[in-house]
Amino acid sequence: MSKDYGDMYQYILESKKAVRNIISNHEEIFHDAVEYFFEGDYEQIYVIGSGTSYHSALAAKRLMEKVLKMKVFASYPIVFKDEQIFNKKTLVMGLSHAGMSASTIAGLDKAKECGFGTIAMTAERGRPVEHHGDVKLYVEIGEEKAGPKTKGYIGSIVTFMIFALKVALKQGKITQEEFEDYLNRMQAAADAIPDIAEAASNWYLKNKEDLLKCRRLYVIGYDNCLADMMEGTLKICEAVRYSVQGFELEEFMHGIYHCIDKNTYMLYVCSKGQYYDRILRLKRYFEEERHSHNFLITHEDTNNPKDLVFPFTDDEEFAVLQYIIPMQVLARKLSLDLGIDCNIPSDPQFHFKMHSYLKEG
Ligand SMILES: N[C@@H]1[C@@H](O)[C@H](O)[C@@H](COP(=O)(O)O)O[C@@H]1O
Repeated sequence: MSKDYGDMYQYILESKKAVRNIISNHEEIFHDAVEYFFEGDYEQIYVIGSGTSYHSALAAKRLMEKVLKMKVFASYPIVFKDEQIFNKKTLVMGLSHAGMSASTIAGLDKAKECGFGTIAMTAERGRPVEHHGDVKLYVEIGEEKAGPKTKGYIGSIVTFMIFALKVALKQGKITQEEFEDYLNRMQAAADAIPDIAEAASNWYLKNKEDLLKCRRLYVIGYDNCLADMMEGTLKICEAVRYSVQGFELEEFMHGIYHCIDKNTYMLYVCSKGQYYDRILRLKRYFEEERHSHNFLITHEDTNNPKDLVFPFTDDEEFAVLQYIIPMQVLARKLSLDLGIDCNIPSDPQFHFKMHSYLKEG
């Protein structure tokens, strides 16, 4: 009998419930990790993970730094492992969603060797990564069997954020009132996920014929939603299985523009904020001078069916829980119409062949 991988679209919708669950049960979920934090003396945090886990760390970093008033580095585990100079007062949070990534485990082991604090994080109980931290912190999202993680991305972001909020509250860096306000805003942002998914599905249907011809896609983003741009790029790439590249807006200007032509597809993640007008300027340039296929994800009505328009939140801190959703939906819908079941990895044995997953740890 073939393995059941569930359905990615269903998992996208379940993100709302997952966030509500983590918020409602925060006392229990974070108890051990928060207690552990106060047994140490830290001046900085490294959050390490690969793929979606890395992107969720990047998405949470800003809020973590803000409330903890402490430097937080989001890093690939292998880059962390190979770095030479560290502050001795470092806490390392290693996240592997499936709990088997050899790189995250190697990063946590290096942290232990250096005498740093270690928190092992996973969404799957009983997996090898659990044995490589001094304490465990679970991403409590329930089941997610599909290969490309969606609920896991959202659940991991809020897990990192709530951990930082709880530590900051206990340290007196934020008040109880502020803590609750953060949680309320987080929940409000996540509650909109099913509506965004519906809007994205309608947008996809309107543009399906054009999108189906795409074989080269660039995703552009910036600032508070940079992590969403990176995660969206990975998600679409994992699902449609052709070349999808993502760039930070300003970096994109430095060379990449040379390869944009009328056969190129461009997806612009236009989150509110300081670079909004600049991304529209770039879109206009490509529209007028290169005649590429351009699609905006935006809050502002453009009267253009190519654009996905939704009243995304004004909350810059939690917008990152919303702007990813259209790309998750696009990944799933487009891959289905391309005849790919992206729930199932193209080679379920790949990580074992490459030794990038450990079965035992
Ligand atoms: N294709 C998957 C990615 O989608 C995933 O994000 C990454 C990290 O996985 P984990 O968080 O389980 O360590 O591994 C795989 O390569």
